[in-house]
Amino acid sequence: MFFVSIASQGSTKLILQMQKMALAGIRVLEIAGLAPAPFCGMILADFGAKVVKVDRTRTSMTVDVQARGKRSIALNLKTSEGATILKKLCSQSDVLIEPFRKGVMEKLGLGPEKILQENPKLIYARLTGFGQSGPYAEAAGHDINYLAISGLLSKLGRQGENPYAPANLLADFAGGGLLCAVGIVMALFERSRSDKGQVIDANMVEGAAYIGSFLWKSQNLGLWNRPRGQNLLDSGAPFYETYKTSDGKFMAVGALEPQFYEELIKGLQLDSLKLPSQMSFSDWPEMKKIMAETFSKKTQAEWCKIFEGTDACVTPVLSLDEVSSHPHNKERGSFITDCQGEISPRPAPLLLRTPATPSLTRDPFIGEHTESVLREYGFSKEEIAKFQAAGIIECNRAKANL
Ligand SMILES: C[C@H](CCC[C@H](C)C(=O)SCCNC(=O)CCNC(=O)[C@H](O)C(C)(C)COP(=O)(O)OP(=O)(O)OC[C@H]1O[C@@H](n2cnc3c(N)ncnc32)[C@H](O)[C@@H]1OP(=O)(O)O)[C@H]1CC[C@H]2[C@@H]3[C@H](O)C[C@@H]4C[C@H](O)CC[C@]4(C)[C@H]3C[C@H](O)[C@]12C
Repeated sequence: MFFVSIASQGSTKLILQMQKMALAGIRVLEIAGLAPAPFCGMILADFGAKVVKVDRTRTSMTVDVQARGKRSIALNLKTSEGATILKKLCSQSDVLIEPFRKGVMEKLGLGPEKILQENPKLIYARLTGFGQSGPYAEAAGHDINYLAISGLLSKLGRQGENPYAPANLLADFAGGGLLCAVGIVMALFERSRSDKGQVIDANMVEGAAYIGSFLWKSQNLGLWNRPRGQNLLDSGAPFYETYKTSDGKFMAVGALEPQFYEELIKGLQLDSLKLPSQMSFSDWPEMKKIMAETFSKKTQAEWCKIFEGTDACVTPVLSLDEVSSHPHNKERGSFITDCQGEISPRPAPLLLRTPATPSLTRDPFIGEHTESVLREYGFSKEEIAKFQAAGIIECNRAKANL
């Protein structure tokens, strides 16, 4: 983002300055992985870091949908030359993100001991499912498995139903990608004092558990001591629930505090004198039936009108197609549209002086920037041609021109 500042010292000077995003100047290498590591890299890129994604060679199609603002190089790490290239890139970078299970980087000769020896200032972020030690460290797994081992999954789901994983949001993205990015930023901050890098053992079991700290810490409050799906915040309570409307849409109700609950009852036009008290657990199933019946009588738009401007904590459940045009999100510009017309969430949080300025151009093709990145990191044209001829790298310039 550019802004103009005018300095007057006899004559008026027009100075064009590049506004610095929070992570401007930070060089990140992200080895291509499934979902959490790409998200981590995207956060860093959104906030201004220069992120280079290290893709595999001989992969024509990418399934990475989180490559926003990154450049891609295609590098065969299973060749000694490929590993040497990565080492050289690491020696000039601030951060390396690796997405494999324990031992894979060591097998490639790219473990942290070796890499940090050459660049002791590097932040070497390892984003795994189970961490770098323990009996599961080398096992394959996905979000649902990490969530299960974290303990959180046992708490998620409706009464009488099996535990339910909310897409792959909790372990992969919250406990994995996001916390890994937090770790990287903290390590960068610490490096500014110590001048030293470090290894980050980010993993989704512990990350998800940490995200769920409230569940552990609030057990003594009596919030979670009933079976799954019968508690205050896990779809047990009638006033913390979703309800279907007459047009097949849904409303979300979060009227926890008594004063807000009162407004909910008022909006639903129920007679509070004829209802059990809000916290009568045994009456919750019956209360849910009454509320479900009531909500089913009007459309979502009608309920929105009724609850608009109240503190009843009732909101429409919006679809992904609807969010960007909702008046609240629209006014704040909470969603962005890229050059291909795709809508996605604006990076959060909003740093008011140095906001993230996400790239709106298309994602890179695999290997689109191999040549330019290697040149930037000091490889000669001749070396690049040699690597390319030997299949150690791929430069996909043709696709870049499409
Ligand atoms: C969208 C789907 C993904 C959903 C996310 C899912 C729910 C998750 O939970 S993601 C989190 C997964 N876990 C982790 O990230 C934790 C840490 N990582 C791991 O534990 C493992 O990496 C692993 C278990 C995730 C994968 O194990 P794997 O054995 O495959 O890998 P590693 O042991 O880590 O080793 C990697 C090997 O590769 C070598 N390597 C790596 N880079 C290079 C390189 N540049 N050069 C050379 N070699 C390289 C490395 O050395 C290792 O080698 P060795 O093994 O010899 O040591 C998507 C999930 C599945 C997708 C679908 C699927 O792919 C089929 C279709 C494909 C098609 O193209 C598109 C449609 C698909 C249907 C596709 C669609 C979606 O993308 C998926 C459903």
